[in-house]
Amino acid sequence: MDNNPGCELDLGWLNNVQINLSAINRRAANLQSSRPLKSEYQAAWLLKALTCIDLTTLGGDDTNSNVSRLCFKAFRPLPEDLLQSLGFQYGPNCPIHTAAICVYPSKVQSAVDALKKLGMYDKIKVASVATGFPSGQMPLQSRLMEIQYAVEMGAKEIDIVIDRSLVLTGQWETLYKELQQMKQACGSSVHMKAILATGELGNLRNVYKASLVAMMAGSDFIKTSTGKEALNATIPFGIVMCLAINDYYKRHGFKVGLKPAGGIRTSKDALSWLVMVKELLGDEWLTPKLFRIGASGLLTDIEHNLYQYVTGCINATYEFSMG
Ligand SMILES: O=C[C@H](O)COP(=O)(O)O
Repeated sequence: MDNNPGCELDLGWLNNVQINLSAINRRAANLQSSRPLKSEYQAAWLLKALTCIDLTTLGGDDTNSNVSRLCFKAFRPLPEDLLQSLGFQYGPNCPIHTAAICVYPSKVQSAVDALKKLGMYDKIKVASVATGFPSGQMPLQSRLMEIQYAVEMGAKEIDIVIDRSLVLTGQWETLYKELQQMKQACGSSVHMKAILATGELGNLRNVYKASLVAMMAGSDFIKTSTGKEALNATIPFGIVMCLAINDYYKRHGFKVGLKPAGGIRTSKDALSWLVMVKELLGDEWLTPKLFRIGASGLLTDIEHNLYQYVTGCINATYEFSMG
């Protein structure tokens, strides 16, 4: 994916934003109740979801060894026999692996080392959260230094968090300038994903505006949540962000990616997001270049569902390895 060059802050565009809450909620309800995926294609859709996962560990008890194990899980996400039953084989060009590993800055080095050992550093991206994750309430200089540190350690993607207080008090210009500096700290070969923490932005109008400002400042992806807010990734937030991505693309010709994250634990949740992106942004967005799911627990449920699809048997989740 190319880097989003961004554009000048367009306050006129922001000030004219209108969001029809009942239309968004109706659309969300329709998307969640419709069944557009035929059951014979479910396995293919679940594999697609798997390849879009940013496999995440963001715990206070993370260790270098559990990060290394997670990297192995990203590289070999399914048991070999299950994968073969689905028509794939592990090997140098096997496409079935997660898109990225997402960790704290202090664990980037472990993830880089583990993926290099597996020969996957170029294929599975190392993403690091940064900028005072999850609150974003640190002095700007220290937030920028965190980005520089993670990049120096070898991160290829930086998931920054925005300072929500700037949205809640309408300081769009400050938000834009901070994000521009963060993008600059990422450098030209690292992608920036902007976590909006949508559950803390007050209303959907602010979600749309924050999405626009993040894209104008050069974010390559916009991401719903940190996973630590009381309200995380929801379909109405996703719809508003897709509308903003579409509008930005129409005006500036650049495709920004979407990353829902936080509380996405089941295959059904993942499929709802895939359907939403397919319907609102189109098939072109359904690749890891433009769509990611940030999740710590989803992979286990996908594995469970694929096992059931292949064998017709329901198996206990505890029989599957860490995801
Ligand atoms: O960025 C990813 C999120 O922190 C993951 O949230 P989760 O643990 O609820 O899946």
